[in-house]
Amino acid sequence: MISVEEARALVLALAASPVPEDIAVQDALGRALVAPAVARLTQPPFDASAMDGYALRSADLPGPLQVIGTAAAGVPYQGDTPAGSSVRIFTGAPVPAGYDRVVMQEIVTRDSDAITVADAGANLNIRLKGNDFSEGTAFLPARPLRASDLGLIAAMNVPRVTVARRPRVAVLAGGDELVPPGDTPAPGQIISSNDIAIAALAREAGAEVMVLPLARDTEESLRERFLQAQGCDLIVTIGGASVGDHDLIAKVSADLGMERSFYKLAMRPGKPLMAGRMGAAAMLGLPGNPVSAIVCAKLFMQPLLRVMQGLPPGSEPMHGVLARGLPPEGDRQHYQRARLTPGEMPVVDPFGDQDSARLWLLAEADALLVRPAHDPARAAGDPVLFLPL
Ligand SMILES: Nc1nc2c(c(=O)[nH]1)N[C@H]1C(S)=C(S)[C@@H](COP(=O)(O)OP(=O)(O)OC[C@H]3O[C@@H](n4cnc5c(N)ncnc54)[C@H](O)[C@@H]3O)O[C@H]1N2
Ligand code: MOO
Repeated sequence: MISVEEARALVLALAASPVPEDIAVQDALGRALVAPAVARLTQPPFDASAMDGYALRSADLPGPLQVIGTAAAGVPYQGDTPAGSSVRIFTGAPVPAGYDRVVMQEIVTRDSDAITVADAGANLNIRLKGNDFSEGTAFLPARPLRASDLGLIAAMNVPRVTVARRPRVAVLAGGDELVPPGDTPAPGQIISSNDIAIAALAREAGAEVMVLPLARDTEESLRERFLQAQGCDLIVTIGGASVGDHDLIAKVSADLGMERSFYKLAMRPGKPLMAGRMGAAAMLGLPGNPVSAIVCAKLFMQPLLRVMQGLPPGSEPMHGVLARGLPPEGDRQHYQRARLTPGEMPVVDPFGDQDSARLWLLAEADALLVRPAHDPARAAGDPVLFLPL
């Protein structure tokens, strides 16, 4: 069995280069830029007032100063600015040439057309031209675009951006025991939940997802589903990965020409994970136990989808300390559902029960404690790694 690190490298190697796509900036939330957005203007384009008040010369203080005009956002003051003068100004308006300060109106005493300022304070209240960004500045964050990034790109006067096309993912779950949520399960049947969770994890990582109808436990049904997945960038199967008589994914995918990168790794949960290439698409075969499927999707599927969009893989572990002592680990790297007490050094407290079929425990967990294979017994307070959930 290969290690988690080896498996991760093999999975990431399945990513094809991102496919560029030109879209409107307002549609780019969560998307990955593949070419920089380049500012088409300087911001602010002029020295701008940061306050409602009066623009004036510091050397003329404390006044009295004559108010000789008004400058508003969008309506600059165009006249002269002789010594001893001031201009009524509003936030965002260009500061008239010759003045070096804006005084907030709250600290100004006005008498008819004259103002005096007893104590103007230290702040000049002027946003200098270009203090945010300059024309020609390039913006290319190594993460999905946030709402504030869209505002920045729009302010740069860039109406369209080049992003990675969303990877197209087909989610293929199956098993004779499964019915969709809302159906009434017959004796021996359960509700199919993995396809819903895995599709959501794929969307969270930027993918466009097609969830195929549940497959039956026959080679024919699986073959049909694989054919429906044609044209996708990534096929994610769930279940049927193990060694039982009904675990047909390995056989059917191999029959259809799957070039396997690996099958099985030293990981708990998630041992029967499989990965490879089917034609132009990457393929991940997730184990069927719900927690195993979700943990594998977080560790392998989401990083692969990010790399397909030209982003760093992410899902890097963080540092914490153990809440209590733990026995030695076996021969697989163990991802344990845990509660997290935040702090400068977060405290990680793994649950006693780590059953890989218990979704409820995953819902109660804040983190996955990462314990390397063959980790010796640990004491409370020992440093550990964890993945936040
Ligand atoms: N003899 C062995 N048996 C098993 C081994 C082993 O090494 N030798 N490995 C175990 C491990 S570890 C795991 S994980 C599971 C993985 O099995 P499969 O990937 O073949 O998954 P299934 O058998 O199809 O299902 C396992 C379990 O999960 C439920 N399931 C499947 N799909 C869904 C879904 N879409 N929604 C909700 N639940 C689903 C399924 O009903 C089973 O209960 O194998 C162990 N066995
Ligand atoms: O290792 Mo399997 O993936 O329990 O649960």
